Amino acid sequence: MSELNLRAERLDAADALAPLRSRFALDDVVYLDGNSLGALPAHVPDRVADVVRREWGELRIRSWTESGWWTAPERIGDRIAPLVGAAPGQVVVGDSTSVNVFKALVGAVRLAGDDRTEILVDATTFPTDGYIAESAARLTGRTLRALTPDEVPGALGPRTAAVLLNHVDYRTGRLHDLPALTAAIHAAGALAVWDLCHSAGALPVGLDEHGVDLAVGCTYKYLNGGPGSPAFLYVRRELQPRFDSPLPGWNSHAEPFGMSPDYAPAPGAVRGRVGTPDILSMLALEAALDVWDGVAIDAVRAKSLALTDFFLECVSAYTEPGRLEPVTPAEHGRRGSQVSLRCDDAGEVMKRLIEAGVVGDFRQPDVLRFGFTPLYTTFADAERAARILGSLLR
Ligand SMILES: Cc1ncc(COP(=O)(O)O)c(C=O)c1O
Ligand SMILES: Nc1c(O)cccc1C(=O)C[C@H](N)C(=O)O
Repeated sequence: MSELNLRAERLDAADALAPLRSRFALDDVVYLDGNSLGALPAHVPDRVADVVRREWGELRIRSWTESGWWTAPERIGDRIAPLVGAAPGQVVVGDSTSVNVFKALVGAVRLAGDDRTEILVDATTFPTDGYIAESAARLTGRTLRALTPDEVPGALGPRTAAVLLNHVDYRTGRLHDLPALTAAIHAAGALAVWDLCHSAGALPVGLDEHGVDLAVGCTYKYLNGGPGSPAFLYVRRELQPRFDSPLPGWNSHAEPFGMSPDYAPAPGAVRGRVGTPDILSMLALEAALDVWDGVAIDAVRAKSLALTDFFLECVSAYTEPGRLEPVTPAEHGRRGSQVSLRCDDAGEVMKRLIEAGVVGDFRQPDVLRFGFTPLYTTFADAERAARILGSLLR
């Protein structure tokens, strides 16, 4: 056994989160793609079967009240809230991330007022945010400027309405400075909208602590909610009474069953709802969140950094120098929960790696991406992935 093998064994033996892995349905594959689709928590299929057979099959329409279907979006929002540093009553679950980006960004522009005529968006963003921002700008009559998060402080001014940023860059894994950027945006009198897709469930976010205005995130990555599970929307409590949703569906009405032709928004997080919630996906997500019971996000972050440090060390030990170039910052304060490595023929290399039982993903144009989900990834996984990658590249 190599020294790195032994180290992995020791690290796993000392890992307080190691028992959590048994809460997931996993096999011998080294699964490093939880930043695209989180693994299945083992108890979720039974819960989904119960929702389908009993709640839908037997209780039918009664389940909207008796099984708590109607209030699921805000109830599940309150389960996610502590993981992103939000007090209860500010997070609601529903719709896709893209739809919530639209609600949050248009809502932010409306909150900013008519004299603020420009929206700033992260030029390196996951594409959907950029597309939605472009449409939001056209619809609200604002101009849109795309620039890197580093350029944001220098671009802020009295015309800035809102800034849409990613907490962790999906391609590079770089963690952006949410507290400092939010403070700079506020100093310019603008609103900060954060996309937390790659940080929710991976690291502490501190939404309330840092005064974030609005935020969105998906639940199918580090929150393991399942393919297409509904996203979440955070609207800071003080802004809720003035939050004017661009999608004011009947589920966000103060009295939805009043069936009034006039719209009157509900108070609180409910104002972020739109139409009938996707109950099957939503209740699968709710069950999936049980794996977080008793888990502190700080402990998850500590393990994430230890795993990614160890993986990087193994990669450099097992790979010929110059073959791979780490793209993810080495500095802990700037690293999310993934490691991205630039590599010639990255698409082909990832294909062969997956065939060899190590699942990461390839991102254009030349990035091998490995996501580390501390709830179920082991140090032995990290060592094995790096060893197989090194042997494929030789
Ligand atoms: C940063 C970011 N935003 C948004 C999305 C996706 O949005 P949606 O859930 O609407 O597909 C992803 C990944 O798919 C993402 O990585
Ligand atoms: N949402 C996804 C999907 O529906 C299919 C495949 C991948 C995804 C992803 O989440 C991709 C992911 N946001 C990324 O960072 O690349």
